[in-house]
Amino acid sequence: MLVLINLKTYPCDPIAVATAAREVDETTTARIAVAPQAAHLERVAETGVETWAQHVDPIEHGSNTGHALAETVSEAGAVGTLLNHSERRLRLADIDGSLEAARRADLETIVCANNPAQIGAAAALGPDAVAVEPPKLIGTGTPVSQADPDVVEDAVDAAAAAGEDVSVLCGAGISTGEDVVAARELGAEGVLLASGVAKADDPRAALEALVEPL
Ligand SMILES: O=C(CO)COP(=O)(O)O
Repeated sequence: MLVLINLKTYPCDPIAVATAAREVDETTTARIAVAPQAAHLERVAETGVETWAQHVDPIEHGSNTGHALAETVSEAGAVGTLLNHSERRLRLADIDGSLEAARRADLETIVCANNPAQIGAAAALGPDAVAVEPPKLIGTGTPVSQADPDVVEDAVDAAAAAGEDVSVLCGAGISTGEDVVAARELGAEGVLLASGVAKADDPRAALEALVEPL
């Protein structure tokens, strides 16, 4: 299972979370990765943890003030990028363009979507993975795997129907090992989570508990 911790812009210490994630990663069969803010990518990658960007733009080198260039994200140490997170939504053409930029820079890609119908559309664009995250459950602590298990199973079916080899993650409200196991049982190959670790009093303990039953 991929366990990807999205730090959003939470006021946590990204280096402390990254260091804990790298150390916990060594104790588990799960693959733990961290997605910090762009300005923290390099320092997070230097901890040795698998590092992801939260976003890249559909651009090339050139006159693109304020944008995130895939090549620069890669040079900073990221190995992958989220795209179209519910808090960073893109138009369809921009998702496609950002995927192209990420591929050009050899970044792995996860396209987020709100529901199974969007998952089908996202999967058809050929990312490495898609992540279904119902916005109403994000940050609530109520896990999607429990509150809306159908959404995860339907997302797995929608991705398979798109005919591409795309793995499916789920996210929103995931904070315990039980939630991660439930996600796996629904067909997800990973989880995307944020507040359960980034806002925890002890992020290392939260991470250990997340992967303990795997
Ligand atoms: O948006 C999310 C991860 O990208 C989910 O956030 P929470 O884990 O805080 O619900």
